[in-house]
Amino acid sequence: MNHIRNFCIIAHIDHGKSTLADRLIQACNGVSDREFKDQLLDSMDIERERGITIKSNTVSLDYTAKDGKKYLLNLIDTPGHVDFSHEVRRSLMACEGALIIVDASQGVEAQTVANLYLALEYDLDLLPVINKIDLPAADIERAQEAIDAELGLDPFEAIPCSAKTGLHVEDVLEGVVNKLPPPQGDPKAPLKALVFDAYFDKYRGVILQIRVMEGTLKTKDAIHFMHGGRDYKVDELGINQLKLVPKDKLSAGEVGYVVAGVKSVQDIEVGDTITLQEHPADAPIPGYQKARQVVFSSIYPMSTDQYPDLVKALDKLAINDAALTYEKDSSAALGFGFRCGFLGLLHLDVVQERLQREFDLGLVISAPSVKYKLKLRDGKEIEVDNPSNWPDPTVIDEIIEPYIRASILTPEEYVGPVMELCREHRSESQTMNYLSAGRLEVVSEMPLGEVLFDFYDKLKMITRGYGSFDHEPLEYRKTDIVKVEILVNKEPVDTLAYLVHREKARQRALHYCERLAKEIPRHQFKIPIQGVIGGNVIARSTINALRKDVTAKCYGGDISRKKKLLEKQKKGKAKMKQFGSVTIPQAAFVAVLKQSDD
Ligand SMILES: Nc1nc2c(ncn2[C@@H]2O[C@H](COP(=O)(O)OP(=O)(O)OP(=O)(O)O)[C@@H](O)[C@H]2O)c(=O)[nH]1
Repeated sequence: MNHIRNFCIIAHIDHGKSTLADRLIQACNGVSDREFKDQLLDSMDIERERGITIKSNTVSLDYTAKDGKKYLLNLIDTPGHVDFSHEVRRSLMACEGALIIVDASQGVEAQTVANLYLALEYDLDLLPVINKIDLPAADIERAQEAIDAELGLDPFEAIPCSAKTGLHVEDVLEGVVNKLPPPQGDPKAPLKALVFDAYFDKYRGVILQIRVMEGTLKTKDAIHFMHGGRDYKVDELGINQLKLVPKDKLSAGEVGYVVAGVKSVQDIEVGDTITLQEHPADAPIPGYQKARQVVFSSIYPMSTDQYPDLVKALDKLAINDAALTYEKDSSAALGFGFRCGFLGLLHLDVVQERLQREFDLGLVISAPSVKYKLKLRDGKEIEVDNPSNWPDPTVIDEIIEPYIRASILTPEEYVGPVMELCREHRSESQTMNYLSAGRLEVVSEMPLGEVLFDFYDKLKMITRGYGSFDHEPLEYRKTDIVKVEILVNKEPVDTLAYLVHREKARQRALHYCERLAKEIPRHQFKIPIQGVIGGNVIARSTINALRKDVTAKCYGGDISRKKKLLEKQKKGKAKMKQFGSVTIPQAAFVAVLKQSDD
């Protein structure tokens, strides 16, 4: 086992994790130039285009070190974004060590720190790497200072390199071999293998990525999932060297894949422990956590006849995305759709984009919401994430909502506006920590619901792109949430209803009313648009009645032009929704809902 190193790379987004992984793979000849695609580990198109890593992938590399010995390096890729922190945890549990990247021109950022804490939680040995030293703005000394002051790691151990040019990448591999520890474990003990990732393959079904902690797993073994309770038989196992290379067995300390007739990733749970049906382990590997959906939103097809396509698309996506939940939902305005649960806003974004791009679906997405917990006057407790399930305010005794601890790193000069931004988003407490080189960390406890809209965009704007943001969940706290309904010509439009803190209800209602007034065409009568809380109007706007026929402005002259105009009107109607006596264009929903809070 001394020749094995299981490690991952952790970094703030964009600091070069994927590029370094590619370079390590190339340096170990894991792949020929012809096979090599940029950012090989990011297998999905969206990841590649947006430059974010979502799904983990693992690769085993053969490396002959300067000491002449041969090593097997298992590089376990981890997603960088906070939405996927449960996946990061899984990956960290499979490793003994981690490379922690610091961008030589940007220094330490919020996610660098957050990931460092996670890695420390799992007792990983850490080796800092200063990347992008080829950039003119690179400042290795400053990066070393930050590694010392902000990460508490030895700056003299840090390896400067350029993942882009390949400079000193060899030193990084030597560091992995010499500074990170080999795995431990007893190959003869009862089997405990951690499932740290799973993906769906069209031809072979679900492929599990596992790390054997104790014992040995062989082909044909009958296995048991200790949390999920399901049983399977191992059809094939092996290691991932960019392609799957079958083996007879995987023993304690080793990382590899397993194919065992699992049909969908929803059937198993990443983080579960596999053991053998015969001579099972007494207890699963500790630290198991379920993926939690924290953001909820309804998805409707733009035109109702696309509903069957949406069903098919979601079923297909879910085969590969165990964190996505969806159940049937319906709206008077938009017909059938799904109420979906996501890990966070980025996850919602990715799912939405995949539905639109891979399945060519036009979608209307309702305003995202968190899950509120309500105590009712009759003593019952319920959870609500969908405005349509919100009870009458008179039966509610108490409401609590999820809070987060947000950590924002910013250059000193923007700290005033950053604190102001937090206060505007109902931050309850704010503390400041001085870091190195004129940078500060603002730690703020605030409702998760407050960062769902435009918090991140605003932060980037007020810090001119220098601010970075990360968060971890806290407990639920008492709150005062109301349901706001939007009435068009006195009829509630269900899709536009939303849950919001009482203080912010009016601001958003005004925004919706004004926006709708712009988007809904004039009718023969006057249309009031109102924002209402339990019968009380808190915002309003009005669409005045149409005075003349549209064709009137043709002065009765050109008949073909008149015809064309009427034709156009008819076509436009196809994309309209009849709502009471008012027709609302689909585009109005999209326009209103895609707008952020204010
Ligand atoms: N100049 C320079 N650019 C680099 C270097 N390493 C990475 N980059 C660039 O930095 C950008 C981000 O690199 P990625 O490897 O995608 O970053 P990442 O950390 O994997 O990002 P996520 O996957 O989103 O977490 C890309 O445009 C890279 O080309 C380097 O050593 N020098």
